[in-house]
Amino acid sequence: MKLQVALDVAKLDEALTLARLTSDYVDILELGTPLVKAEGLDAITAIKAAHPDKLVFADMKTADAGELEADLAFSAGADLVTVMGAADDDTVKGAVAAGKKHGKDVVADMITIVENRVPRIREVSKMGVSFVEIHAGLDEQARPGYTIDTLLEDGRQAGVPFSIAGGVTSDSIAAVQNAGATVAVAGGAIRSAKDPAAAAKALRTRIR
Ligand SMILES: O=C(CO)[C@H](O)[C@H](O)COP(=O)(O)O
Repeated sequence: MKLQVALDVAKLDEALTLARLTSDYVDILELGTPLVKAEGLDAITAIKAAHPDKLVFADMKTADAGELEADLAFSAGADLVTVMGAADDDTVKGAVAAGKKHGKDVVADMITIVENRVPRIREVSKMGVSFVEIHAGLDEQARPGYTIDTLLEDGRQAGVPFSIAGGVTSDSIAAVQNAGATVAVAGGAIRSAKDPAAAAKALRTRIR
């Protein structure tokens, strides 16, 4: 299982610092959606230039104009981009077409689809995305009673390659791997730690 750090900060210099501190322990550097919105596509180019050996994931969360938005992110240097799994089928297929053109990967973000997620996961997988991100967003995580277990159960049932994002911690990462995830995404567990490098290392050491 790969480890992805979500650089969920709004300033490029903070993202570059977090990437520098954690890159030894992670496989994928994710530009969080707020970072792309705040700093633009040039931030993708800057992160890739600083870490050419890492996969760079642009969390575009594209909801429309799939081919155009994915093409922009890939042209800026992204290796993976997200499209909303809840978007129109043609939006997902457009992003996949851009991925094929660039020889890069599109990930369907299943955030916001909470009920009956598994049938939609299977549908978008047939449209050619490389994997789905089974995801509880920051707002959903903030609600009382949130647990990552529902995400893991959907992953077990889906029968397609998936990542998990939604408050992955050093306590839950083993369960994420046991559920069969190909990627574990960690944002807050690293970003909010006193020592982000140590937090990333702790997550890495729990991956078998
Ligand atoms: O895409 C995101 C929010 O929409 C986050 O990057 C993702 O949820 C990972 O962060 P955390 O581990 O804090 O949940």
